[in-house]
Amino acid sequence: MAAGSGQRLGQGIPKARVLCGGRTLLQHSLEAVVASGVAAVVVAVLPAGDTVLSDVVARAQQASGDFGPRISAVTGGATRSASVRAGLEALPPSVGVVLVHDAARALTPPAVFQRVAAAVRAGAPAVIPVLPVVDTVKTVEGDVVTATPDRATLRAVQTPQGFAADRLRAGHAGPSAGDPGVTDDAMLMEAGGTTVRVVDGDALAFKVTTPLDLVVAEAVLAQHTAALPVADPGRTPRPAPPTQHRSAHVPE
Ligand SMILES: Nc1ccn([C@@H]2O[C@H](COP(=O)(O)OP(=O)(O)OP(=O)(O)O)[C@@H](O)[C@H]2O)c(=O)n1
Ligand SMILES: C[C@](O)(CO)[C@H](O)COP(=O)(O)O
Repeated sequence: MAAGSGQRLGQGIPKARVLCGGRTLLQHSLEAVVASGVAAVVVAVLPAGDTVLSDVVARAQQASGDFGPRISAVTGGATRSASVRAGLEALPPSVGVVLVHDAARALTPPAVFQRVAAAVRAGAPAVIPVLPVVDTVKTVEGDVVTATPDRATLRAVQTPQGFAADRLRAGHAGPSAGDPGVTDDAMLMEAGGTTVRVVDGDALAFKVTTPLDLVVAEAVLAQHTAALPVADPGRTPRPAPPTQHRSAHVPE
């Protein structure tokens, strides 16, 4: 999902086009999904008429070649949910497992895709990656606290979220699909009575939402780059990098 406008990031361009470590957030996300090896088909859902991002997708498809996943682009909608539906419509009917991922979670490690895909392939109809909540969370009305939910029962939810394709299609055709209170695809499953299972998320799968998140993402990438050994031109090939960010290179 890369069709958002990135209002909270406030850069004046669609968020997926924002550079981090010199590459667009969309490039980072495509690299991660390709590196994970779980996808046969990747549909990037883009803002209408965004030629910069459609070029990114075209180059990713070129780099993927005959042996990698088939990567294409479609235009998204006004809401994330509408964008997911546009992506679903672009998938071949034969696809049995669908992972829905935010391009904004640009540094998601490939292992998270693998955990989610493995759990769905093992039979769970809906799987989401989660992290424990580290803050105490309150419910409030106005400026008054009304309750403190037991933190042990709370999880922060990430993407990719994985689904049996028929369940996801049914959820998006159902009555809750257009509800603005539905902020992720798993909620559609919950509304329809489908059991949603959790697997471990990863701190690196944080969503780049605010300017501070972008600072953090830049710092993470800079640290990984600094950790790479200095190349010995012409003699020693550079060893494999420690993360996915350089392992499935989408050419500029
Ligand atoms: N109409 C939309 C809205 C969001 N998204 C995607 O859904 C993911 C999560 O959304 P969010 O982080 O909220 O992105 P934006 O909607 O771009 O952010 P903002 O709400 O700050 O404008 C992002 O990868 C975003 O591109 C999308 O494909 N289509
Ligand atoms: C899908 C999601 O990333 C799970 O945490 C999140 O709900 C998206 O919310 P946003 O309001 O579109 O950022």
